[in-house]
Amino acid sequence: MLSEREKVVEIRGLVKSFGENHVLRNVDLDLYKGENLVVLGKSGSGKSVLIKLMVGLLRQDEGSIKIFGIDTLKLNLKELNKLRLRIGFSFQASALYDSMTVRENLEFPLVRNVKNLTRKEIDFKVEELLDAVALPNTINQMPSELSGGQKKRIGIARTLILNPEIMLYDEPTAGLDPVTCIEINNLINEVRERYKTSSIVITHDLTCAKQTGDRMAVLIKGHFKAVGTFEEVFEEATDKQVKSFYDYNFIR
Ligand SMILES: Nc1ncnc2c1ncn2[C@@H]1O[C@H](COP(=O)(O)OP(=O)(O)OP(=O)(O)O)[C@@H](O)[C@H]1O
Repeated sequence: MLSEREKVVEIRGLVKSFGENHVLRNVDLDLYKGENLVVLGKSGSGKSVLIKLMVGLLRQDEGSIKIFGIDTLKLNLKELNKLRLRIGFSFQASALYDSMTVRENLEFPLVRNVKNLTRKEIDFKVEELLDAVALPNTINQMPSELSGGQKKRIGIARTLILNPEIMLYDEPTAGLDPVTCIEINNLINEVRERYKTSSIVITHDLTCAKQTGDRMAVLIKGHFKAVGTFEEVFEEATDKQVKSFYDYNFIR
């Protein structure tokens, strides 16, 4: 039962406004250890703001965010940076450095954050991660030589290189063709199995949601309107806004 499992994230009564723009009005959300939780919502609904609040890039007006039981508001910058290392953020645009090879892109966070690694240890880790994303032959390539789907995979590998316990995927399938989308969805599920991560997947893509999510949470007008399995939230939806989100977005 989910309710008996350990919570890695616990958000209560979260409120965030920018002037008169009341983005998050009263958000409660739990992420359980080992689950993939999908956060859905239309453009501008506050999904990125929620993630930025979680990693301390923005400060909430009210409410609390506990990550691994730690209240993020109580942390100083040094403690926050330490906590951030336990959270991997896979950006929408992959965010690879164009002037670096795949190897250098992967090494970068490792060398920056883990002291005294030997060349052999770095090589081992880079090769392990390229193997995990099924792209071992790209090691000496430049990002400009990779397809959109390959860039996403390398971006995910780079995020995983610091062994995060929580993965945040921001629109992992945006801009990809349907077959590549399915490959990325499979990779998200493989990452969970292999690295025992707990993940939040932010998406508009209902196919991605269905394939990767144990639970869905639909953000509408500053609240989570529905939280549950795909079937509970969408196929049995009674709420008008949730139903219309489903009707407009689902690719049949
Ligand atoms: N730093 C900021 N200052 C002012 N307003 C902001 C800031 N960050 C976000 N917003 C506003 O908060 C709202 C939610 O933005 P957010 O980026 O979270 O949407 P989103 O759900 O992630 O959208 P998308 O799916 O298009 O990425 C928007 O109205 C946006 O203009």
